[in-house]
Formats: sequence, C-alpha cells, structure tokens
Amino acid sequence: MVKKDNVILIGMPGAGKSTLGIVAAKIIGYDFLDADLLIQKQSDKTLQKIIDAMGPDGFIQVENEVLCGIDVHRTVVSPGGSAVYSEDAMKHLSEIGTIVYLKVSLDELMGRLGGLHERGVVMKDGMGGLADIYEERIPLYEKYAEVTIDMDGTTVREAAAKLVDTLSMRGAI
Ligand SMILES: Nc1ncnc2c1ncn2[C@@H]1O[C@H](COP(=O)(O)OP(=O)(O)OP(=O)(O)O)[C@@H](O)[C@H]1O
Ligand SMILES: O=C(O)C1=C[C@@H](O)[C@@H](O)[C@H](O)C1
Ligand SMILES: [Mg+2]
Repeated sequence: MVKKDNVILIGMPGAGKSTLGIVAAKIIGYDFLDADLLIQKQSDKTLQKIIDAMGPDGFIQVENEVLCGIDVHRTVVSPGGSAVYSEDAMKHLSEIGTIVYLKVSLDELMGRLGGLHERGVVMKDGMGGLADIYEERIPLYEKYAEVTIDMDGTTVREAAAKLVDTLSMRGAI
C-alpha cells in the first residue's frame, strides 16, 4: 500500500494553498511542492500560456497528468484551485496524502483577490466571475475534503498555526 504521508491543500484560488503550504512545511519540517510550478516546469510554459493555448479543458487535462505523476513523501503539496476538476488526480492525491480543504468565504476571497484580473483561473464557458466559480466548485472541495478548516478572518500567521494544529490533532503529521 502507498504511504499516505503527505498533506494536500485544496481550495479556491486565493484560499492560501501556496502561501500557507510553504509556511506550514517549514513549521513541521516537511518539503513543499507547488504543483502549479511543476506544471510550468514540465510544460516549459507559463500557466496563462497553457490556458490561452489549450483552453480550460486542455489545461485541466495537463494538470490532471502532472498531478497524477506526483511521487513525494513528507511533503505539503499545493495544487491549483482547479485540481478538483480532475477525478484521477484527486484519487491519486488522496492515496498519497491527507486532503485538507482551506475554506474561505466568497466575501473574503473577493477582498483578497479583488476579482480575477492578473490571476489565471480556469473559467469555463458561460462563467462570469469568481461567484460562478465558487458556486460550481464548493461541492467538489467538500466532496474531496478529509479535513476542512475555516480560514475566514485569519492572518497568514494565524491560518498557518490553525493548519498545523489541526493536522497534528488529526494525527495527519
Ligand atoms: N489567512 C490567510 N491565509 C492565506 N493567505 C492569506 C490570508 N490572508 C490573506 N492572504 C493572502 O491571500 C493570498 C493567497 O494566495 P495564494 O497564492 O496562496 O492562494 P492559492 O490558494 O495558492 O491560489 P491558487 O489556486 O491560484 O494557486 C495571498 O496574497 C496572501 O497573502
Ligand atoms: O483555480 C484555478 O482555476 C487555477 C488556479 C491556479 O493556481 C492555476 O492552477 C490555474 O491558473 C487555474
Ligand atoms: Mg497556489
């Protein structure tokens, strides 16, 4: 059986997967892997270029393949917010780690991101903005979450502490 010794952060763009992933990894002595950077490295293109060239579905396919190939131990993994569109990838990630959903309200995300300008996100046809993405994805984050942490109203430092405390209490690290 594969050892489930990683921590996988999921959640909306701007939920803090990348920001908290590296801070938490330092606190608990794990490695850190930002899967967005892995996609860029393996494709030799920026995320935005992949999305522009292949469209949302093409990007999701690339992301799925890259996530399925992740083979790490004692690592905090931060995929992009769109990872939950890929069933194979989520199956693989849930086999190698504990899936932690960083739950942040739409209001708080709006405040953090100020909309979606300058931030490459997978926006399917007919979607108008962050609220549409939020509505479509919340059931997916909830479906895959083994642990859910409400991060509204926290500073980065408080959120990192909350993440580490929760993981420790759950025996996930
Ligand atoms: N409590 C908090 N926890 C995490 N990030 C916070 C918090 N409060 C504010 N922020 C800010 O919100 C942003 C989170 O962005 P980050 O890139 O980490 O999100 P992400 O979940 O990795 O998104 P993506 O899916 O696009 O990769 C950062 O600018 C960070 O400084
Ligand atoms: O949530 C999203 O749709 C995305 C988030 C980013 O991290 C990247 O993975 C990509 O730009 C898509
Ligand atoms: Mg990120």
